[in-house]
Amino acid sequence: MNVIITPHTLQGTVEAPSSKSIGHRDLICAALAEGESLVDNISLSQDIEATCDILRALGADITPVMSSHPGRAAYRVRGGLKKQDGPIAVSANESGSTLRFLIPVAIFSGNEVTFSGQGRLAKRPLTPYYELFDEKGVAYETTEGALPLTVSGTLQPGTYSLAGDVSSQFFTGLLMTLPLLDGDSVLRSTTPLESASYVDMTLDCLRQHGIVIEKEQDGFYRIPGNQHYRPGTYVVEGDYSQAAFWLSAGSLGRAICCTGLRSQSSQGDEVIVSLIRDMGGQVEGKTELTSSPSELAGRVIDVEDCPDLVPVLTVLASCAKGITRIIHAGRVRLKECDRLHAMATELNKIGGDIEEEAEGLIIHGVGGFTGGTVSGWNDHRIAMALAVASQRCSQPLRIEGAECVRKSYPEFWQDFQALGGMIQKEGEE
Ligand SMILES: O=C(O)C1=C[C@@H](OP(=O)(O)O)[C@@H](O)[C@H](O)C1
Ligand SMILES: C=C(OP(=O)(O)O)C(=O)O
Repeated sequence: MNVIITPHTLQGTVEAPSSKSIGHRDLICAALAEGESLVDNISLSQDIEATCDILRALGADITPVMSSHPGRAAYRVRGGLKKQDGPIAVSANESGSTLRFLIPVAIFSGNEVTFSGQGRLAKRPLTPYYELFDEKGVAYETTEGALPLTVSGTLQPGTYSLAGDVSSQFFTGLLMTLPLLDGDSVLRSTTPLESASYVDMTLDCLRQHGIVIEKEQDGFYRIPGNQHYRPGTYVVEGDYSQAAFWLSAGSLGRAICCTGLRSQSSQGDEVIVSLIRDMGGQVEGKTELTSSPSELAGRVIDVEDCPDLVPVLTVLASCAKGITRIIHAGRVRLKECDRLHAMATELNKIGGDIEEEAEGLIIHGVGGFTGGTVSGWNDHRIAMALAVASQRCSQPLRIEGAECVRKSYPEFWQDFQALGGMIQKEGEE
């Protein structure tokens, strides 16, 4: 499906979907607990469904129940993974988190599990796991390091050392599984850990589910073994990575209030609030954040800890005065697409002035864009960032492959229209 957007400033109030990152974590922790949990206020998306499907295949009972939050999902989770009768085949679809979080969980379950994936996931790196499995003698099979991947064998307690500059998701997967082993473990990064805020989010979720891990410093964790996940009731908070699109839209057009967020969240992407303010934008409030139009100015932005903000920051920077440098963004090339290349290519097509560097972008402020046809690169965050850019286009903007928002935010186009966005759909599925 393509959307053709007639440029128009957005305005109004929108509720942020609930956090995809916390949703994955709460569901996995609940599935690892012996007993019944409730995970409420889930915003369904392809990624979250992939996590539920794999946890079910590993033996957890995950049943939809009535949510206390209208329009959202809630699941009753009866945890406890089971050894199934034969080998299991599962798909992580396009979700890097699902795949990397659940590979160690699958090994722990004692099953032989074959993971497949769609889109770019089949080629996104898994090398840190392969190196560990080679070192520890954990059996796995893959063709040229790509999916499908079959894992079997067992995990033993011990010292796990892996690179911290590929994805923090490997650390999260191991931190969720190692506490269940029958001895203590140490997990350490052999390089400075990037996306460290996501590992802190993991530690926070684990604590809420009864698991204790000692963090000596970013990238060094002591993990007591023989622990048990505690069942309970968990309500997922709003998603700052998604709110970032609306808060950015507010500073480029007319005031937008984004609700449902928790202030002082464990989500590193809460930093969008201070990043917009540092560029000269106005964002007021705590759990209901209102972003108002302002003149923005370019600056240096280090995204080591907030990689998912890059697409929308590129739009903000293009509309700001002066030059913005986005630095420490090398890993952003390893997401659903090469996001540095995609944003430079698409915005330059419509009048942007962006130079790519190996690990970042140099963005010259151009104030606005012409309009024309751009591609969403089958990447939800590229499509959503381009939709925000449409507000500053002088002609209609046609976004190809706009359905890719379903990976994390299936209601994105509805919310865009509810805020006054004017879209026409082509070739709706
Ligand atoms: O742990 C998580 O929930 C995530 C970690 C980040 O990945 P990297 O650690 O690969 O940067 C982020 O980009 C991804 O969208 C979600
Ligand atoms: C990169 C993302 O997710 P994942 O790594 O889980 O596919 C994302 O949501 O932007």
